[in-house]
Amino acid sequence: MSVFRAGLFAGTVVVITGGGTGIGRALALAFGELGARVVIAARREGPLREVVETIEEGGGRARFYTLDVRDEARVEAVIGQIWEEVGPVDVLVNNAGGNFVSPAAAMSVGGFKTVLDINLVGSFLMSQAVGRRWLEAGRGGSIINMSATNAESGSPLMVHSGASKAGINSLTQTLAVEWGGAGVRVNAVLPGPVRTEGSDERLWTDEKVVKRLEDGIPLGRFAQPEDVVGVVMFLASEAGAFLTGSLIAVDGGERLRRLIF
Ligand SMILES: CCCCCCCCCCC/C=C/C(=O)SCCNC(=O)CCNC(=O)[C@H](O)C(C)(C)COP(=O)(O)OP(=O)(O)OC[C@H]1O[C@@H](n2cnc3c(N)ncnc32)[C@H](O)[C@@H]1OP(=O)(O)O
Ligand SMILES: NC(=O)C1=CN([C@@H]2O[C@H](COP(=O)(O)OP(=O)(O)OC[C@H]3O[C@@H](n4cnc5c(N)ncnc54)[C@H](OP(=O)(O)O)[C@@H]3O)[C@@H](O)[C@H]2O)C=CC1
Repeated sequence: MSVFRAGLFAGTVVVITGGGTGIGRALALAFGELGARVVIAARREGPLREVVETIEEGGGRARFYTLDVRDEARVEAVIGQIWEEVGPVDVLVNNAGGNFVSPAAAMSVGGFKTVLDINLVGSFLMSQAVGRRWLEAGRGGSIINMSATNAESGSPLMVHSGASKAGINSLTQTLAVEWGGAGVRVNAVLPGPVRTEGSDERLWTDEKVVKRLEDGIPLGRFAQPEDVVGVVMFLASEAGAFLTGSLIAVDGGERLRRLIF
């Protein structure tokens, strides 16, 4: 992240859900390195603690809260605690997400709703808890939602994920319009396939599928979590001051695969 100046986010409180692993972990480390007070939140304490310790060892400031983004009361309580214990939030990254591979015809309603609840309802609850405080205080802020390219191009074997990410795109654009006048910017980043702890365990388990997917990516490789960091930094910074309601794909061109013959 040496393209961003040192101390870029000094004095800024950045909340990242799902910050203990994968893309969220990479974001937490990068924001920490650039001076932000990083707050990460997810269900498991172990990965969160490791990230906080890593940031602190590097001279940064971070803390964690355990929460399930589906739990409305806990979300409200944790956001209230962050405001009191860390300070007013400046940037919220709704990164926590869930997914698994299943043919639509075989998926239980419980499985479908679980992914909708984590991805879409969770992003709504977090945005509402933070956004209400911004509106009440008359201060602006930036929300960055982690969507995915499967929101737009069909989502075979992941019908729940694609529907949730399409919902996140709509949430992003609606909140951008409703809250723009109050100085709140809301944008979404749409990664294509990324190698992470969570996705390697649940999605990219078959090396033949991985190879096929990789062959269809114009830039010739899967993304690593770090590939997603730069655009989030850009959106959170002053350089993104006039972007709101934007949906930005970060996929090495993978979403265009059907155009290649
Ligand atoms: C192949 C084409 C590729 C094209 C490329 C497109 C571009 C890429 C797009 C990728 C988009 C998004 C990717 C990601 O999100 S990767 C992130 C992965 N990380 C995680 O999922 C981490 C968190 N996940 C979890 O915690 C769990 O996996 C889960 C989401 C299931 C939630 O856990 P929870 O404990 O709350 O849920 P339960 O275990 O109680 O299960 C709830 C119901 O879901 C059913 N279920 C769970 N797993 C499966 C499975 N593997 N298969 C089928 N059904 C499953 C479970 O049975 C429960 O159902 P019921 O309520 O009916 O009992
Ligand atoms: N990997 C990929 O190919 C792609 C990923 N994405 C998106 O990027 C984001 C990050 O995914 P990725 O890093 O790959 O996956 P990971 O599984 O590594 O990270 C997901 C994180 O979300 C947290 N989380 C999951 N459910 C909940 C919940 N109910 N409440 C709070 N936290 C939760 C997990 O922590 P814990 O289990 O401790 O709660 C975990 O740290 C997700 O939104 C995903 O949909 C988008 C496109 C492609």
